[in-house]
Amino acid sequence: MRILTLNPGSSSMKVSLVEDGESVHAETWAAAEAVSDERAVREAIERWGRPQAIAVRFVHGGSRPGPALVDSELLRQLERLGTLAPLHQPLSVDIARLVRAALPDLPVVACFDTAFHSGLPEAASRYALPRAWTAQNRLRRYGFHGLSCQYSARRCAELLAASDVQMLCCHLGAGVSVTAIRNGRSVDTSMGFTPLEGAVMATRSGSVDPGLLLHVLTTGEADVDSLADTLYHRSGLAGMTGTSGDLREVLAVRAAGEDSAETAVAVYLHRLRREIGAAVTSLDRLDAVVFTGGVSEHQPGLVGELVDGLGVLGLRTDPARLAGSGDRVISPPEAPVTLFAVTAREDLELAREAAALLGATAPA
Ligand SMILES: Nc1ncnc2c1ncn2[C@@H]1O[C@H](COP(=O)(O)OP(=O)(O)O)[C@@H](O)[C@H]1O
Ligand SMILES: CC(=O)OP(=O)(O)O
Ligand SMILES: [Mg+2]
Repeated sequence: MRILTLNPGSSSMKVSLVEDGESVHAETWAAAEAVSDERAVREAIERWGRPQAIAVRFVHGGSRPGPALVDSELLRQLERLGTLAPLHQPLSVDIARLVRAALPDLPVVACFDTAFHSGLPEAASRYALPRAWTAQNRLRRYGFHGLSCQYSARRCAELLAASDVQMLCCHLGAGVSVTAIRNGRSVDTSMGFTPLEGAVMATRSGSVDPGLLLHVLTTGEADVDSLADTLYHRSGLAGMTGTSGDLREVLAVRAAGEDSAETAVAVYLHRLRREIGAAVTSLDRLDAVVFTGGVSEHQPGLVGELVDGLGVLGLRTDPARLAGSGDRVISPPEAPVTLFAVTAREDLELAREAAALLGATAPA
């Protein structure tokens, strides 16, 4: 089946044409407006040929455990989740609407990051809030980067030639998350009710003491709207350095001797190590750690720095392997935990989910 996959991330739009499980054409565009993306999607279809279906990544699917065929009602429901993922969800809704209007005879499938985490154990998904707030099970940890984690878990089992793998998936892109996975199932993850929780990200703060947020609201330093804007767009690496938050830029500024970048990278790595340490406690043993996402792919030196501070967990990198390319082991042969660098292939998961759904729903 030929499936065009659309993956709006917070810093990029990734487009791939997947044919029978393999990507035959792929492009990454810098984050743009949905309208220009729609024009680019049309052009991609003209160049690459017509697909049989389109799969769109939505970071937030609420409680949905798997993909769904897009119709107007579903898009209305997903639009209502927009404030829970403002860097992603509105763009996914817009692009799905635009491609449906432009290509009305093609089925469009929505695939959700949250679905992979829909079976989280209650101890991991529940916030310690009053029962009246949590009784409907809506105000809880949903978790994100699920399509990436699902692919990493599959790839890791394949590379280890093992089933029942207990592993961590560290997705280091513009968004950053750490997920503990047992035999392909998510058992804890650092992102929560929204993709704002957890590690430091390109422009997002990650976790901040809720008391600090209450304080700035109480003193009037911020109101709700400006706080949301600050936490999503003007914090993280960008906020600490005054750069765009893209690690290429942050590391260049650090190399030039800028103190703010030195501190920002130290905070980024420290907080990421804390998330890794916390996630390990949801496993009985640690077989493997997968590093994936744009930063893992393009900044192996930074992955080396990260792992240098994780010796206490038995994690070590091998500099020669780290300097390699493609999906590979990056730990030395004698290390107790196998570390992998894996290219994020959300496109293959999007296509796989769409094909499974359409195969299952096609008329006999
Ligand atoms: N050479 C590179 N090309 C692309 N991204 C890079 C490169 N080096 C580092 N990066 C980092 O990867 C991040 C993008 O990761 P990616 O997973 O593609 O993002 P998104 O969150 O948009 O899906 C950038 O913000 C940047 O920090
Ligand atoms: C959930 C999330 O932050 O995704 P991305 O890293 O693609 O922006
Ligand atoms: Mg991404």
